[in-house]
Amino acid sequence: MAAAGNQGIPKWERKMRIFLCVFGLVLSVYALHVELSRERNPDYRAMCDLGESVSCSKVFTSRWGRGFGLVQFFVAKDNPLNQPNSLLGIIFYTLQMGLGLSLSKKAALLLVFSSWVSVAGSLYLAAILAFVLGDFCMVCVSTYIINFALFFTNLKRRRAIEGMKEKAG
Ligand SMILES: C/C(=C\C[C@@]12O[C@]1(C)C(=O)c1ccccc1C2=O)CCC[C@H](C)CCC[C@H](C)CCCC(C)C
Repeated sequence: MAAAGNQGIPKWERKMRIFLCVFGLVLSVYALHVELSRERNPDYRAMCDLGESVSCSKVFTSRWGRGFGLVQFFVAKDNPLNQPNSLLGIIFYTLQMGLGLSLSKKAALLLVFSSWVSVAGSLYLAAILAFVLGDFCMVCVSTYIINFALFFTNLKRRRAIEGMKEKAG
């Protein structure tokens, strides 16, 4: 295939995916770091705390910062199942990176599916951020943009793979 690079994955897609996943991982690790630091020390000021209503650590340590604020309806607040959202983010971007290396149809389907979940999660968190917390969190908004971009990358990948299989079959 002429346009295909290494392993048949178009070069732009490899680059785009690596860029988005690394960026998402850095933001998630940073969010986790801020959340844990703030929980340990209430006086901690993060780089992304620019003002009263532009404060990321306020958002991360809110009740919606763990298990999307939903897990605590089912288990105790300090249950090990109630993990920070940013930890889920780390798992998600690692998964997107890992599955992105595979060209199988199953992997493509899983990528699109998990991406759907992340877009839904982003819309939910964005609504909480805007309407409940009334805060502007740059780290959060950046992850929403990354999740949308990854979603379109995954949709395009699935179409490309289906096209390939049709020609081959
Ligand atoms: C840093 C990050 C999101 C930022 C943030 O979540 C933070 C930290 C938070 O505390 C918060 C509080 C209140 C309002 C908004 C927010 C957020 O904005 C990363 C998540 C990315 C994405 C939303 C995760 C989606 C993961 C999927 C649920 C996984 C599905 C995969 C499975 C099918 C395997």
